[in-house]
This record gives sequence, C-alpha cells and structure tokens, in this order.
Amino acid sequence: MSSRLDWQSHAGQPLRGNLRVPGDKSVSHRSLMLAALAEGRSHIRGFLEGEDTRATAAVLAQLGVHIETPADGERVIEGVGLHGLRGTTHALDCGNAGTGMRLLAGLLAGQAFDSTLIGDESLSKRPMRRVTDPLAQMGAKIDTQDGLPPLHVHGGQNLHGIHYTLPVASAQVKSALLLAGLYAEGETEVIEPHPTRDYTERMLAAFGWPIVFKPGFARLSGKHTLRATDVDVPADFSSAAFFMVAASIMPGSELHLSAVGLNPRRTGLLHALRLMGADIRVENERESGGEPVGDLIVRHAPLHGIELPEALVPDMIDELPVLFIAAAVAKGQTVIRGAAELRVKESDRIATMAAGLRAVGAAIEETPDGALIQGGTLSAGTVVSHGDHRIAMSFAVAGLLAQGPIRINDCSNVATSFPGFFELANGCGFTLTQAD
Ligand SMILES: O=C(O)C1=C[C@@H](OP(=O)(O)O)[C@@H](O)[C@H](O)C1
Ligand SMILES: C=C(OP(=O)(O)O)C(=O)O
Repeated sequence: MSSRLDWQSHAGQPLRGNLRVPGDKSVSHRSLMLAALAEGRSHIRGFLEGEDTRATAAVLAQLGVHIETPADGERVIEGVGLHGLRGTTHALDCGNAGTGMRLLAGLLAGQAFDSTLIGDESLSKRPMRRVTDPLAQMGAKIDTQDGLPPLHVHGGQNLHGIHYTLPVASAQVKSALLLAGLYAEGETEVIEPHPTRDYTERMLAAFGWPIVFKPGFARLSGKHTLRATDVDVPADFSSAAFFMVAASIMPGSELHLSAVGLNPRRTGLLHALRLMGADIRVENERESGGEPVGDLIVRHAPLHGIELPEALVPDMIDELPVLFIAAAVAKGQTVIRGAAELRVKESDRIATMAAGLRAVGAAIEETPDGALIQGGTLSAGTVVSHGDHRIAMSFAVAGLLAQGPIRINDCSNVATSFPGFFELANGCGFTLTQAD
C-alpha cells in the first residue's frame, strides 16, 4: 500500500519532447496470466511496472508460477500448463486492480483448489456480480460479500460453456468468461452489444488456443493447450491520453508519443479530440506483437465543445476523466452521455470529476450517465482524487492552464497504472511539485 502523496500542478511551459509512455496495463495483465497457463517459457517485453500488474504477477507467483525479472519492463515466465497452478491458503491480493481481480476470478473458477481474492479499499467497493453471476451459470461457485470482494472461489467445480450476452460493455467480464471457458466442457460464447477491447481474444490466438472472434463476438471451447509465446507490450494509449490532451490545450506545444497501442477499441479519445478540433497526426503505423501501434504527433489547437457520440464511450472508457478537462477549457459546451460505467471505477468518476472541476471554478452539471460541461477558465483550487489515478493525472493536466496552482490530494495510486508520470510530465513542460 502506497503512502499518502499530494501534488500541486502549476502553470506550465509549452510542451515539447519525444516521449514513450509505459506499457499497456490490459495487455500486461493478460500476458502474465496466459504465459502462466502455457506450456513452456514466455518472454514479455514492454511490461508495465505498475502496482496493478505487479499485483497480478505476485498472485501468480503465490500460485506456484516461476516469474523472473531480467530487466525493468521484462518478465520471463515458466508456464505451468493449464492444470499446473498450486493452491494456497493465503489470500491473493489484487491491490487496486479491477482487471486483475475479475480476470483471475474466471481463471481460478476452473482450478481444483479454493482461493480467496482480496483488494484495497477502492477495489473492495467495486461490483463483482457482473462476473460471479455468469460464472455461476458456467457451474462456478464463488462467494462474495453482497456482491463485493473478497471473492472466495471454490475449486473442483465442473464448468460448462454458456452463450452469454453482456448486459454492460465490459472487457473484464468478457475476459473472465473466456478464461473460465478454457476449463469448461463445450463452447463458451460471449456476445457484446458494444464491442470492447479484444486483447484476451487476440492473445489466446497468439498462444495457440483455437478461438473465433470479431468485434462484439467471441467463441472458444475448452480443454486445448496454450503454447508459450513472446509478447511485445505496446505503450498504453490510456497513459498517452494525458499528454494528448495536455499538448492539445497548451499553446505552443508539440509532443511526439512513440509506439502507442492503437487497438481500435481503445482510440475513442483520438476521435473525440479530433471532433473538438485537435491537431493529432498518426505516423509510422505498424504492427507489433499482433497489435496495431503508431507514433502520435500532437500540436496545440483551439478546442471547441461537442456532443460526444455515445458509440465512442466504450472505446475511451478510461480516458473520459481527461476528456472532462479538455471540455472544461474548450470553447462552448460538451455533452457526455451513456457513461454510467464511470460510476463503478476506482472512484465514481462522474462525481469525482464534477466535484474537482467545480473546486477549480468550472461549470459542470452532473447527470446520471455523464455530464454537461461549459468550457471556460480554470482557477486555483484543491481537488480530492479519492485515490483514483486517472483523476489525479487529469487534474495535473488541468493545472497547466489554471490561473493558479491546483492542489491534488492523494496521488500515490498514479503508480498503479503510470509509474514515472510525475518525472515524464515535468520533463516535457509541466510544473508538478510535491505538496507538503
Ligand atoms: O479489460 C481490461 O483490461 C479493462 C477493461 C475496462 O474495464 P471494464 O471491463 O470494467 O469496462 C477498463 O476500464 C480497465 O481499465 C481495463
Ligand atoms: C478502471 C481501471 O482499471 P481497473 O478496472 O483494472 O481497476 C483504470 O485503469 O482506469
């Protein structure tokens, strides 16, 4: 658990530089899990050294997987095979990571042994029935505390495949079912009304598991074998997002962001910012480790408010907090709808952003599934992040343009997804300081 840390974000310089943000969190979690269950040795490069992904690595190590760290951002994993994990009576601590806990719930549902998954204060408040209900339909037995963690996963259950239509757009739920499906008799099919990130599907295919998938659909059957493979993790679009908004709003800026993952289910913010008038070019598009990547060149441009197309929301679910900042300094009004899922993230991100923006003088009206934001000038103020990494980094961006410093309480969880943000930001023109 990290200690309490507050930041102040002051007026910045025009942002300049060539940055590579850390590895993708979603891909890093999945690469650990699939490599652990594979036959043979996998080498992961570009691994996110964040607290969330390290927590997943520690859980797998507790389950008997040998994981080496030859260098920062690298892991070498000796796969134990589909049935080679060893049970432990110790609780498995997922830290702050919803992804870790929900995917592991699916993976552990198929084991011969019992396990208990726990998390930090924020994770302990996040809804788990979205995974435990469909897993129960597959024959899993998982006890919760009224739908919240800890999760006690009973081993030795015979799982069977189901055909399941997701009630909410969630790659975590889809992935939990597919991971349980590896252990199930028959076919597991997941249908998504709104397609979500397909890293689990792509990576299962790369590890040699037969799977059929297209946007909004995935189907696999159980009892095949995963074969070790090397994984190159792209830079995390969600981390790049803070710099995309920062360079867009800060006059005189030009930032180059290299090798950013551009999976189409992640790039909603790019489209939204362009609709607002942003000047973002994608260059050198290529494939790396089965994922599209590219370099982004972001120049300052005057932004105007938009009605955010609802169809973009699932493709930018983690980027909405920083879009709120872009909207708060844009010309005119921005309307965000269809984003109720934000209320069940590390904090209630609609409420937390609305309170934070009001604290720095912005005009924002909260709605059940979004917000109406009137662009204008931001003032000095103090913002409570509720220990939510994306809120903390979003207000660090806001401080660039505010008329006085913005104090951001409780920034230690930035290390869950973006270790080194503070230094990288200060290196390209931010003025972030640690507050007493
Ligand atoms: O599958 C994943 O890696 C993730 C899915 C999203 O969550 P939901 O599945 O709850 O939408 C996202 O918010 C999270 O940061 C990572
Ligand atoms: C919601 C997030 O992550 P998780 O669900 O894994 O905690 C996030 O990183 O913004």
